Amino acid sequence: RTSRCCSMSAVPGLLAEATAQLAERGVELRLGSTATPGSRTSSRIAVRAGPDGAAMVGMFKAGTHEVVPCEADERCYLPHHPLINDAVAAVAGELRASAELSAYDESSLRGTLRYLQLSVERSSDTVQLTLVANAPSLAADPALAQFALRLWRLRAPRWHSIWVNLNPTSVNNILSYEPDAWQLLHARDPRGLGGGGGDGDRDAGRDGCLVERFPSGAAFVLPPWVFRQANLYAFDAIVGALRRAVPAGSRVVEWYAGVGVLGLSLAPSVAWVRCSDLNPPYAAFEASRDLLPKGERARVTYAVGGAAERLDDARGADVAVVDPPRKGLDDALLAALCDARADGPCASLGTLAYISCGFPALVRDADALLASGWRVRRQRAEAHVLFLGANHLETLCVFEREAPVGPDGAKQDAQEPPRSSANSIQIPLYGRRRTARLALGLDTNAVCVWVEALAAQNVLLKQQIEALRQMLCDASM
Ligand SMILES: C[S@@+](CC[C@H](N)C(=O)[O-])C[C@H]1O[C@@H](n2cnc3c(N)ncnc32)[C@H](O)[C@@H]1O
Repeated sequence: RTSRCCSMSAVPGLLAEATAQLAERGVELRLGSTATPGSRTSSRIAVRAGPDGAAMVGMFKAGTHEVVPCEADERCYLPHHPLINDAVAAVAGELRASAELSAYDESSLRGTLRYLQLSVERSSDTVQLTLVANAPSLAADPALAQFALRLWRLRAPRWHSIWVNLNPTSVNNILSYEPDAWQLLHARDPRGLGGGGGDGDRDAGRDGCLVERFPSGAAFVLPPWVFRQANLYAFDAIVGALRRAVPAGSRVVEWYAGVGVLGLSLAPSVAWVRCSDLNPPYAAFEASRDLLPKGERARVTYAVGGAAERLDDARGADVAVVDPPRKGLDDALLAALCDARADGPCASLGTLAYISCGFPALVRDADALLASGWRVRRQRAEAHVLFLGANHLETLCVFEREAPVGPDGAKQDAQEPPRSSANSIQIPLYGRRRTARLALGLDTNAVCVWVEALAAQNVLLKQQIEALRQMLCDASM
């Protein structure tokens, strides 16, 4: 396609601003990954009736509900995986070829097809399509099922499945989550989907669900109604960084877990993970957990509930993982994380891995955490650009502190930073469990914390300390 618009910047303007804001807090922001053309694996595209009633398939012009057809603006097609572009072109072509299925008209609230939701299953090179319809039932507009069948019979693109989401409301929500809103019309045989493997029983209920496999080896069953990361290639890099940041053998609590992508990715190396999320994609989580090797399944548990209600999940954990919505952490969770009293639910936490999709909220939460004694590991955070052309960053920031209570519940004595001279380093050890772990050559959070405290104080020791810290911290990743 030739561009009639503009070239899209791979680095959002927000990056410079974010770098400056973190630098003010002594934290260096490094660019971890950038979005490339074709890397967006999930998208929602509008369908609206044009002035002549013909369907327009594309993105809304900024600040309006006027649809710009995808082929006319590179901001629509350039970020998307080629399979999404093929699917959009196929739908637009079929709508033009037969005028049976009407497009939604916002002023009259008439017309059936209002949005497309498209997601790529990378392992099978297929597309899961949801036709969002202004209809209370399939029977209300028979043209919908006929249109879906015509699409399904096309040779290209290769469909994974075709769903309908019945959303007959006049509100702006793209999707309806009412019971029976989601109807599966067509799906490939689920067995062997996405290389997910599994026996007949395990495949039950997976019809029409994508199976995404991450480099961690964990696979995720994604029906069209669950949250999924829109750029799975970039998210792979974030999951990899998170896995390196969480020491082997950790006890992990994860709030805002969605379908459990992060917690399940940690399962191979940690002792346990307690996941929770306000919205209950519980069946998808269970199906995903079933794809883990047998010995790892029991390590990951899932509860439905808001972060503020699930604070006690942190008791006995040493690592917390959060990937909250743009508005950042719930007030009650932030307060609990900042509360260092030994009987607080978060008292045993020594590491907090914070994945943020809302930079202003991250800064607000970081200020509260830093003021309460948390520090940013290695004074570094990682920015990932998930959306080509959008002023958006995903940021991974790992906070550390000396937890007032060990994960075994034992209180830790208050410690002074270790004394050091130009050629020697003393590292305090806290309690028998940590001593034993260090003796085995594994990392402890406390060691990393104190080593960073030293590094900040004594420039001469910096190189030796850096080497020691790398050895101690990286040995456990
Ligand atoms: C950015 S998504 C992260 C999902 C997950 N990390 C993933 O990759 O699939 C944010 C999640 O927070 C959940 N959420 C929103 N508000 C919440 C709250 N107050 N308490 C707990 N979870 C919440 C949403 O349901 C959503 O799944």
